[in-house]
Amino acid sequence: MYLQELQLQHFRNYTAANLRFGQGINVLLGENAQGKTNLLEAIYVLALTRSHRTANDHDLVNWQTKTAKISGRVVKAAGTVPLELTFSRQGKRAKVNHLEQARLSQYVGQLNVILFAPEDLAIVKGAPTVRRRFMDMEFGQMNPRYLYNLSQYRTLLKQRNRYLKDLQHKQKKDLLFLSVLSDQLAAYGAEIIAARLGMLKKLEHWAQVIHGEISQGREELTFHYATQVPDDQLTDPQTICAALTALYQKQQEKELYQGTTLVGPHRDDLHFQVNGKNVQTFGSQGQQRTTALSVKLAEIDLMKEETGEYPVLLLDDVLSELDDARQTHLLTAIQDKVQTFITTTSLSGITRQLIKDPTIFQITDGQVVADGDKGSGGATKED
Ligand SMILES: Nc1ncnc2c1ncn2[C@@H]1O[C@H](COP(=O)(O)OP(=O)(O)OP(=O)(O)O)[C@@H](O)[C@H]1O
Repeated sequence: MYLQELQLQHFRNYTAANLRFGQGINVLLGENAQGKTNLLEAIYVLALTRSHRTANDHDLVNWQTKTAKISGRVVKAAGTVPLELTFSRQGKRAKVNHLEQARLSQYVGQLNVILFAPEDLAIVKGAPTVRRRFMDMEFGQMNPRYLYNLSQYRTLLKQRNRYLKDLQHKQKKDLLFLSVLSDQLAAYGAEIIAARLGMLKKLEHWAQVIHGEISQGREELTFHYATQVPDDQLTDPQTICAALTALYQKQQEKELYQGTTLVGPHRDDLHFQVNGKNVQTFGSQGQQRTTALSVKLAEIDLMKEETGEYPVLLLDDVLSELDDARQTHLLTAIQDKVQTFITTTSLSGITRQLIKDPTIFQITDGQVVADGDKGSGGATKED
């Protein structure tokens, strides 16, 4: 799939923009703070309805106004799909084919994107939340059921945590209600864990192939899903659900004391191992970078396998963070098959001979000018 057109109205520092992109590599070129990442973010938001940079949708709306709109046309094997998102004080509205979608989980998945930013190099080294977020964002795009289970789980988790706090402060006494909440939470939690395990197995396969290529066969990458559910019970959702319920019972006193839920997918983690050793603890910087790159590139193959289409790749200032060999690997892997957007302040840091026929967009203060006549991109800025 590829994003053919993008229109922005009052999104971040863009007053109005109307852009047409190339199917291959699109370079978003500009000085600092001109709007390159904002443009990449707009594509990300168009795909996922939420930003990777802020949890507050209102940040996306231009400071001078109250409503922002992003719309675009996605070209897929089955045809062209118009998408539209509006952000206002009343919330967000999402349209597919000009029809409003009641649930955002019905909208997500129309445009699949993979974002690779310097922070993603921290997927190995960073906190567990980074890896959980990674799993949720990627698997949610490929699987609407996963997204639905996740939103139910989050709602129940909040409710259960609030109830645990009430019990802790003796404002409530009913332990039976706690067990009702535990059973419901365990059911959704088990679906999430089972789905993660299934997707991780496939992702691991692709990441192993890529990591093997980059390390020239010297290293073998493996994944380990870290959870309190015992290994021998990590099978089907029913077994995982029973294991979670048993863990809630076992840890009830501790949870009441701390006033929070201590078990479940919101506490799990993902460990990467190279030749059997945890890369986070024992890996060199180079191994950590190779692992992050392999995992990111593996997502492209996984999405193709799951959805039948290659996703759109968003590279936010990431090429300059990679050495020549890893840059070459990345650009060779995506060439001719994945529509890619690259933000950069200068073309000199990019191995240009590897980028065939790029479409270049010059970005200055929220205005975009396409290089030559290829992209026919253009933008206007209202006064
Ligand atoms: N809601 C908003 N309304 C108006 N302007 C905004 C809004 N949010 C952010 N900006 C402005 O957008 C500008 C560009 O930000 P962006 O992150 O896209 O820069 P960039 O071109 O990627 O720069 P860098 O190379 O430094 O990462 C910033 O100056 C910021 O103040």
